[in-house]
Amino acid sequence: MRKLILGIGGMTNGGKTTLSKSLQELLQDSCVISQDNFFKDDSVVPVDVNGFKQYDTLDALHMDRMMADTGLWQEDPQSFMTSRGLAVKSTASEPSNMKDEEEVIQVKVFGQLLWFERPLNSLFNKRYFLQIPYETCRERRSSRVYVPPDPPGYFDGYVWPMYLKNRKAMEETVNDIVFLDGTQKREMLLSTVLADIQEMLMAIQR
Ligand SMILES: Nc1ncnc2c1ncn2[C@@H]1O[C@H](COP(=O)(O)OP(=O)(O)OP(=O)(O)O)[C@@H](O)[C@H]1O
Ligand SMILES: NC(=O)c1ccc[n+]([C@@H]2O[C@H](CO)[C@@H](O)[C@H]2O)c1
Repeated sequence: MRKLILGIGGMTNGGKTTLSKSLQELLQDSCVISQDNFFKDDSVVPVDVNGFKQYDTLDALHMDRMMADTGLWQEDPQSFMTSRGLAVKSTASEPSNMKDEEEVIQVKVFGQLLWFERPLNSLFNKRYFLQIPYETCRERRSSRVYVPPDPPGYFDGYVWPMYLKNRKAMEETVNDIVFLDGTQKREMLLSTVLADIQEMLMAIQR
């Protein structure tokens, strides 16, 4: 069985969810593990000196649980996907010696703070980072409603400074990041990543 694991990171509203969902829809036997599903309860997320909830740090996330899910997928992708109601190409009728050649199982893990959890970061075949300019980010974020919603001043007082801080740390510690321009058309981003996937699969086959 060939397995591919892509890390789709990027700034808030860079387009991680959109890209990951499109990939999942297009690629057979693929699934997505999203950091958004691992936020801690609001009651335990601390506030900073300005009274802003500190959602854009690893402390706000159950990274241990995210890592555990990724581990389950790695151990047995088919069981993992079946347990989450995702279709897996049936291989039951194939002779076991054919299975390994034909199956390709892919997972995309995405989130803003993906690169700082070392065991997780080391798993990726490819690491992407979707970036967009300040104005685009501010505009896109203003049209979103998070739970809880962003309070007034949150973008400039917390989200953007945290992005700059996290980005600096990422550049200092993580190698091999492929930067994607999140202002490109959705189809363009999708075809870039699909082409990379083709290339990686060829490399695994060789
Ligand atoms: N390539 C694109 N061009 C224009 N708009 C886009 C593009 N990709 C995503 N969007 C829009 O930007 C907004 C944010 O997209 P998305 O939810 O995918 O971002 P995200 O990186 O997952 O954000 P967050 O981390 O804050 O949850 C959505 O309104 C989405 O429709
Ligand atoms: N998913 C959540 O619980 C949650 C709550 C409050 C804010 N956020 C924001 O989501 C973005 C990542 O998707 C981050 O920038 C958080 O600020 C998420």
